[in-house]
Amino acid sequence: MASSKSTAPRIVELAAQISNSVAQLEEQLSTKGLPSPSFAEDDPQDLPKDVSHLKDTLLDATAELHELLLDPLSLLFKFAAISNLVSIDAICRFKILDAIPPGGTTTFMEISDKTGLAEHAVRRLLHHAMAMRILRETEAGVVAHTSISKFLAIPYISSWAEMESRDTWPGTTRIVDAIQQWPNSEEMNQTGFALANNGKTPQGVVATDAERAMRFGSAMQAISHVPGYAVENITTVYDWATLGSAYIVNVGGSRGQVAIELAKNFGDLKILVQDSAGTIEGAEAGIPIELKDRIELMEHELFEPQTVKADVYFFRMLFRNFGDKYAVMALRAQIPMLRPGVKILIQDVVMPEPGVIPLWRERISRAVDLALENFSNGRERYLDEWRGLLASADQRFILHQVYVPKESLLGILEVHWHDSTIGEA
Ligand SMILES: C[S@@+](CC[C@H](N)C(=O)[O-])C[C@H]1O[C@@H](n2cnc3c(N)ncnc32)[C@H](O)[C@@H]1O
Repeated sequence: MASSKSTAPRIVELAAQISNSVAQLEEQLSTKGLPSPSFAEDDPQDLPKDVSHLKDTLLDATAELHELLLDPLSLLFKFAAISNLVSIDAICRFKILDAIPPGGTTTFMEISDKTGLAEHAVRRLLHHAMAMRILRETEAGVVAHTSISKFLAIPYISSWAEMESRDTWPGTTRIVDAIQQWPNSEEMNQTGFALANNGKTPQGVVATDAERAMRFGSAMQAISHVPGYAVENITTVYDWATLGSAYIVNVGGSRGQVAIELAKNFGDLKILVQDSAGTIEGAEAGIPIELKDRIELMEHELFEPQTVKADVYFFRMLFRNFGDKYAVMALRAQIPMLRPGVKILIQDVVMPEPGVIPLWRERISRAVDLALENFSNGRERYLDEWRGLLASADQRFILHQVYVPKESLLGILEVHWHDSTIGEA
């Protein structure tokens, strides 16, 4: 019997896949009355969720085709393009986007006047950015927005981009130095970031530098654009209703943003938000009046023994900031209050093996993983590493179930406390 396996060269196979998927995408967009993607200033930035399978196929196939056609040096240059942040940083730092009216244009000369940069310097920086689809030149020397520069102009997205250039990048260049200097360290002050910041951790920087603290704080809002990371998603990633009138301690719950979302949607839940003194200070004022009887805030140091008895201990995006040594300490700190039947819910990334999710998403996840290393020797964990972490904290932490949503890696690990020496409460 003849083999049905395709013998077409890979680039032909990819081209066919691209052509097919583009046709399907166009059909779906036109059925919904949506425009075809473009870089036009007012183009909607996100494709609808129900075409994400086509987007995944297209992004991976086009990237593979593109990278197959590059010679090795060009491919390495593409990934090692250390200059990309230069023009992004300059655009944000010199507030160049503010000089371009929405829907209008400005000129290199006007930007030069406003920023004090020579016109040739403006041209050089903006041409570099334009090659990344940030801004466009409508005619020689005349600049207008693209959808990407318009997005970058959102104040908290500019803050994020500036944080990437000025706070993240210097430490990133020192990650390997840190690995060499402190092999396998899990200490939060033995990182690339610390090497680039006179030994300070991000918390140390935030505590002593108001401008950088503002930038960090504002940049954090960008996280809601990452699929699955918006606070509103919390209601859909776990069957909270089954907890009934549970009392939840949200450990490291920041200023209660997630607790508010949960309490708004699940009328029987009562939630205590614990965080460090500096974070929790003044947060009471942000709790809506109608939720005040179900949300409390408490100053609590993560590594100190837990003092509050609850039905559920909920840790959201916390353990990824720590190496195992500190994650184990935080888990063990809960033990004094645990009893059979108690649940520990961990919402954090469950890292996929290579090739399991679309490569374009995998690349982002692996980059974020290295950013965690940069900032605090934190890490994303594979499922077997989560199991190992729980077991090394205490054999009585039993992983009961894991749920990872399709569009995001931010999963929920439901852990039960099993202590056979104590009867059920
Ligand atoms: C990445 S944030 C996650 C916040 C929140 N859980 C969420 O999902 O938005 C980590 C939180 O852990 C808190 N945290 C970190 N180290 C802590 C410590 N040693 N004691 C108390 N809280 C701590 C931080 O203040 C911060 O609010």
